[in-house]
Amino acid sequence: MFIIDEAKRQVLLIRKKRGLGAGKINGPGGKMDPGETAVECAVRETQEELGVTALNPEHHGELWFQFVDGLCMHVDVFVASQHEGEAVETPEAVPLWTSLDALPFNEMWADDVHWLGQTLVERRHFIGRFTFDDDTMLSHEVSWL
Ligand SMILES: Nc1nc2c([nH]c(=O)n2[C@H]2C[C@H](O)[C@@H](COP(=O)(O)OP(=O)(O)OP(=O)(O)O)O2)c(=O)[nH]1
Repeated sequence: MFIIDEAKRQVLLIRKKRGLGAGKINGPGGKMDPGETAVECAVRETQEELGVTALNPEHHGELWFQFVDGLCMHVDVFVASQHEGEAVETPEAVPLWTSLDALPFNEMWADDVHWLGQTLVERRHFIGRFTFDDDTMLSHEVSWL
């Protein structure tokens, strides 16, 4: 989930403290609970990780990851221009309000540079397919819709 403050031209990112991608900067998110939709999951994970409620999230993309060890992952990307609450640090994440003009790609997953800027600034929709060997991206392919 990427929450944007349009007036300040900032996006609410996290420094993830534990789990897959610990230490990296990312949007808040996580795995779906049984019976939950993708958007319900993204809103819940954002509440759990930052204490903030995203309002009117819009689906902007799909990420498909294939890892060489066999792990396969599908991630839905949402963008919300409104929210309720102030972001706070939790056991899972440190909040980082970040300028849209200075996204910290060198501290993010390697694929993010291929879709995040266009998604947040130009509000484009996409499907991305990536292969990874652990942290190393082996291939990338993004279709803009
Ligand atoms: N931006 C971006 N996010 C990614 C990439 N790969 C990747 O797993 N993610 C996201 C999807 C998830 O939100 C998170 C991975 O965490 P996860 O689903 O294993 O679970 P978690 O530890 O955060 O969560 P949970 O136990 O709270 O459900 O990172 C990537 O390449 N780019």
